[in-house]
Amino acid sequence: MKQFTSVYDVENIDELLKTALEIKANPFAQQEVGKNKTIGLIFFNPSLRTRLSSIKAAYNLSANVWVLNAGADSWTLEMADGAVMNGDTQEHITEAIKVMSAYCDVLGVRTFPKLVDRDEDYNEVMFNKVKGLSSVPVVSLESATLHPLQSFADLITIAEKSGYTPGEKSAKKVKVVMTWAPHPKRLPQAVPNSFAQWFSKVDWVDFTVVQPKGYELDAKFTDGATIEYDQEEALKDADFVYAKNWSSYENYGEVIPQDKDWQVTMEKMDLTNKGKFMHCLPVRRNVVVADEVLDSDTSIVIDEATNRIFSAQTVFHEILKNK
Ligand SMILES: CCC[C@H](NC(C)=O)C(=O)O
Ligand SMILES: NC(=O)OP(=O)(O)O
Repeated sequence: MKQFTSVYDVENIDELLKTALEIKANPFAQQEVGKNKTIGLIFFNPSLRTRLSSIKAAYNLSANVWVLNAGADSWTLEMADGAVMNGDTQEHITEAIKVMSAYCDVLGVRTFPKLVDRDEDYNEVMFNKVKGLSSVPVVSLESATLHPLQSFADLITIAEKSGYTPGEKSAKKVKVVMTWAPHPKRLPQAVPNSFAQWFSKVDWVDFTVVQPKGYELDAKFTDGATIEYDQEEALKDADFVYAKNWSSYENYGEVIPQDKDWQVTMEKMDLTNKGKFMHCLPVRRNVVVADEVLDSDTSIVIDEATNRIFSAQTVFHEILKNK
């Protein structure tokens, strides 16, 4: 593996899933791969799970790890090429990334979208600038439009909980429904784009996206998914319900008021096939999902968050094993 920025960097999803399940079963068996190696993590935006699971994954491989909160721990960075830096910015992103990539063997980067200029975000201007400046392989810790480490962890979780074994033909497809849910802020489309990109490609899953009109995701990510607008209808017989808020792609970055309540409640989960509730976290309780769901064994969000260790550890392993 040369980099991990999207599902397209994965040669064979089933093979990678098999490796992840093997690593999870024996998490300290690959320490040769991480020995004397360093994983660098740069965050341009906040994080709990991605930060801590990536550190834990590095430790499991006996790799060293450093973390930098860009702009907070570092000098104030100038992003614009050609800038005359006689203002408040003290260091250009060019030197900063070149230096940081000299201090590690793999570079993880988180760059959220601004949600103002759709072209800028969907061309991944910031993430690709960093990737272009790095002298080592880059791993996405969530970019403007994708979150592959989260999606890979979601795949591991659904495989485990549904009893899917990589390489084996499954008798019945697993029904996975990603549902839009409300949120007081306007959030990126990265998590749902990435989830849709991965699960539209997995042949043992029957994948549906349900959202209000005006919240359709970019079709390049949902190609192959069933698109629905009636949440109750879509949830019927679901085995897994993946809830997430996202702002409008069409009316970029906007929050469109809804007359129906899209919050996931136990009443809605009762429409499913004893379905399990998933969310990448952080989650707004009693806005996105009711306490009664999160606090019941219907929810597997902690198992899902735990699998972030093994999605990261597998990706770092696959990149470092060739170095
Ligand atoms: C993992 C999720 C990160 C981010 N969530 C928030 C609250 O900004 C998002 O929705 O992309
Ligand atoms: N799910 C996830 O990536 O969480 P953080 O934003 O806390 O890293």
